[in-house]
Amino acid sequence: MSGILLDVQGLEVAYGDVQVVWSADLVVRHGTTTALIGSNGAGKSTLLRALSGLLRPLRGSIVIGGRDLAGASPRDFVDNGIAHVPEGRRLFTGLSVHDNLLLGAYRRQDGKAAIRADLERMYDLFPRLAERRRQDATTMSGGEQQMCAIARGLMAAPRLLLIDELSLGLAPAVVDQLVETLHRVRADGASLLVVEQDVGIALELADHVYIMDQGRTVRNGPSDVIAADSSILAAYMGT
Ligand SMILES: Nc1ncnc2c1ncn2[C@@H]1O[C@H](COP(=O)(O)OP(=O)(O)OP(=O)(O)O)[C@@H](O)[C@H]1O
Repeated sequence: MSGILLDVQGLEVAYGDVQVVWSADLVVRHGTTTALIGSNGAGKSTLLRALSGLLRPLRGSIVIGGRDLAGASPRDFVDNGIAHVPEGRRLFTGLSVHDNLLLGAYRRQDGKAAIRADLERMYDLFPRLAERRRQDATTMSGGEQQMCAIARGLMAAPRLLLIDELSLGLAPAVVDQLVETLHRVRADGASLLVVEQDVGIALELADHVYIMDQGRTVRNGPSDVIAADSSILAAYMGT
């Protein structure tokens, strides 16, 4: 089994006085896709925000590549290889697809040639973005914007890409395409942690699945094991 890339233990996260994540324990292995599922309000997006430094945890550890980043700044998370594709895509208005992708690479130190090569790789992974590279990114369809947001995240050359609500609001055919592309991204060596509302999509996408319930990571297992145990999904997902 591949080594551990991200190791989260005993994480607790709050918005001011309101605690939302009470106990999150989670591991992501190199070169794998991990999905985080759970009912509305379970705390999945909040956990993801803590894993990219946007929220400072109350307690617990976030170890990536051997360093505990709990309490570090978002910039430290980027510099340690974490990129976050936020819910709602958050592309830069008034900027072309191309410029959005370039901004994803803003902290990289490995030179223009490497960045140019990765841009071409993104256009190869997402041909729709290549066709629209000069278009204002926020004028594209929801699916194209999600492609752009994922490609922008990958332009940071992250060790781990976090994706929040991959399929939200997207047509099934677009989601199928995204899932296929993310399988390619993983095959190229990336590691992914994806928050996904749709259990079927999560199971199709991921090697390993965590279930979150009321601020706690309550169950986890390989996707095929979780898929085969209808009692788990019935208990936590109502499916
Ligand atoms: N900025 C915020 N300030 C205060 N409370 C928040 C904020 N964002 C989320 N919450 C609360 O935190 C709880 C968990 O929300 P979160 O978005 O993390 O859940 P989730 O599992 O991602 O669910 P969903 O799929 O519905 O987004 C909810 O009760 C929500 O109201």
